[in-house]
Amino acid sequence: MKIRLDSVVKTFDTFRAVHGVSLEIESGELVALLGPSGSGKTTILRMVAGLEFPDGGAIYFGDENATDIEVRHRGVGFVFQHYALFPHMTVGENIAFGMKVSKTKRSTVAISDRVTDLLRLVQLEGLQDRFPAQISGGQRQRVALARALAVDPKVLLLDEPFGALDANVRRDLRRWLRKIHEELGITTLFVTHDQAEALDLADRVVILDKGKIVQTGTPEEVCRAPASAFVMNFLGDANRLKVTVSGEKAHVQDVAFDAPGIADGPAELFFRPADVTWREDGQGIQATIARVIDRPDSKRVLALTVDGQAIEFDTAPEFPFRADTRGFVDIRRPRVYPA
Ligand SMILES: Nc1ncnc2c1ncn2[C@@H]1O[C@H](COP(=O)(O)OP(=O)(O)OP(=O)(O)O)[C@@H](O)[C@H]1O
Repeated sequence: MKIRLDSVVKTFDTFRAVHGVSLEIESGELVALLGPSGSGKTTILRMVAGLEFPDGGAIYFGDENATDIEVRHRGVGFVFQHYALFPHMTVGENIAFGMKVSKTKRSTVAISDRVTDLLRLVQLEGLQDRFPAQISGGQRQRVALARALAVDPKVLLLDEPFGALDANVRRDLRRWLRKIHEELGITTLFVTHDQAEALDLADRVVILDKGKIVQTGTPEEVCRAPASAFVMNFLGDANRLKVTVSGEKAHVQDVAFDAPGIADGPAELFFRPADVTWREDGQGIQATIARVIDRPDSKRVLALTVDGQAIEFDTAPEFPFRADTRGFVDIRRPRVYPA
């Protein structure tokens, strides 16, 4: 099922949480809505679900204008971070619940077969008679997904489903969710504020800031070509140096970087800590090492340019230099944005 948002606006009292968002999610696509807290991700998801209604614009499911259709008639499945399972029902009963109350009548045998299939799909065979309190948080979210899938939703909506789980479990679950998505191909909208989660999982990432889309693209597109300083910063660690642009070149000391399309005047040069090579001589920005921090698989080096701007970069654990060493910072893949 293809979903289309056309200039959707949502205002709470006088506060505009969503400012004219337009977005197409192709049938079978997994799209992540990514943005900082308060950027409007959950509000957009709730409007697609029919739990909240826009005060401007429209939402289409396929060719049908679904803007005012109620939640129970939209054919959507949800998993929320805190959408608790029914504690007094077993895992199997939780998964069966939607099928039992659905308009589509199913026989007891059909429901039981479907529960068995779904337990296999979410890799929880054998746990069907446990109660939610008797399984782990990660297992509970897998049951929640099975419950959402039980009624064959046309669209799956996931709001930080792994948000409450620890980092290793989250990583395993998102890889697992991606596999399930590939198997079932249900159009899926996934809300997260975790960049790694969005980049790992999604076919396309939609980045939001203050209720507006600031960039949409594949993980590769948003990583390799962030559209603004905000996206560059939000997607990961970034160094930021003040520069002056003239004739589409950004100048730092006597080093010039390409700055296509950037007007003359003050600007900012961004680059990732992984995109730096330290040189003892030769090309690069002159700097002095201020501190070296050990990490399990690398060293993080803090350096200062001659005009006192801070640069951080990552090196191999064998990096031999210490504080007060002078040298040159050679930068790959720099990006220049207006100041
Ligand atoms: N029912 C409501 N009444 C008033 N303001 C609301 C309501 N729901 C959301 N907001 C406001 O709208 C803005 C967007 O909220 P939303 O929950 O969509 O953001 P989010 O990007 O999902 O954030 P988070 O990652 O923290 O969940 C926030 O400033 C929030 O305070």
